[in-house]
Amino acid sequence: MTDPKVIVALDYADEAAALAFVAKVDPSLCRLKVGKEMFTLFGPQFVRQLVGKGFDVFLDLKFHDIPNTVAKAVAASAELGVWMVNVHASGGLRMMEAAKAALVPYGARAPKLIAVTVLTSMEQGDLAQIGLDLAPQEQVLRLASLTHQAGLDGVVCSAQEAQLLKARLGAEFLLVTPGIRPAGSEQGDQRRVLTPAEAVAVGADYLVIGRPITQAVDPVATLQAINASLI
Ligand SMILES: O=C(O)c1cc(=O)[nH]c(=O)n1[C@@H]1O[C@H](COP(=O)(O)O)[C@@H](O)[C@H]1O
Repeated sequence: MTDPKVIVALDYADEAAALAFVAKVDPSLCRLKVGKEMFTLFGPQFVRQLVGKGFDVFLDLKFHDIPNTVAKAVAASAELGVWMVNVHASGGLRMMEAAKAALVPYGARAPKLIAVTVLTSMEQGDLAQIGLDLAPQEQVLRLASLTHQAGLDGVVCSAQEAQLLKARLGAEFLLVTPGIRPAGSEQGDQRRVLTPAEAVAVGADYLVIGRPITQAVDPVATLQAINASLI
């Protein structure tokens, strides 16, 4: 597999445990995601270490701030040599345009820039609580369309919205989908879920998978089984 679809979410509280997993896989098997937990604990040096091992790293810090601040944070991410970085689409069009402009100086070395639409842990009732009286997929389409307008590379969404977004925004617009649960695995806090094979079948470009792999008895065998289910 030269272009792995699975991005393993390295959500470990223990750096040694994360590196023990990383030592058993290689960049042809999966990409790696560093999120808020590990970045807060272990910082940019941890990210540089994974990049140095040859992995495509998705730095998932979901920036959401005023345009100037987000632009600077996205440029700082590019300095780390990551493959992908994200912002919250709800930060708005000007914020996303500023983030994109900040990557222009990096040319071909620039990370892919994507925007989070509606978190996969949210369902209609959660949206109602924050004043959004619509179905998750309507809000996802609205934010994904804004992201497309801003010229970003794609969005984070649930695989449940993949078919709709590919039809409306085109095949090239990347869909990165967390909320992936192999049959029989625990849903936990996720709400809008699909299995790995279902997600790919409906058009997801990359699957973000954390606990089903990292908390498995044999994480590497679980990753390999998921990869095999995608062929
Ligand atoms: O941006 C993300 O990666 C993300 C967006 C989203 O809507 N939902 C979501 O679960 N994520 C991340 O994807 C990972 C999912 O992990 P698991 O639920 O353990 O598979 C976590 O690291 C989340 O922070």
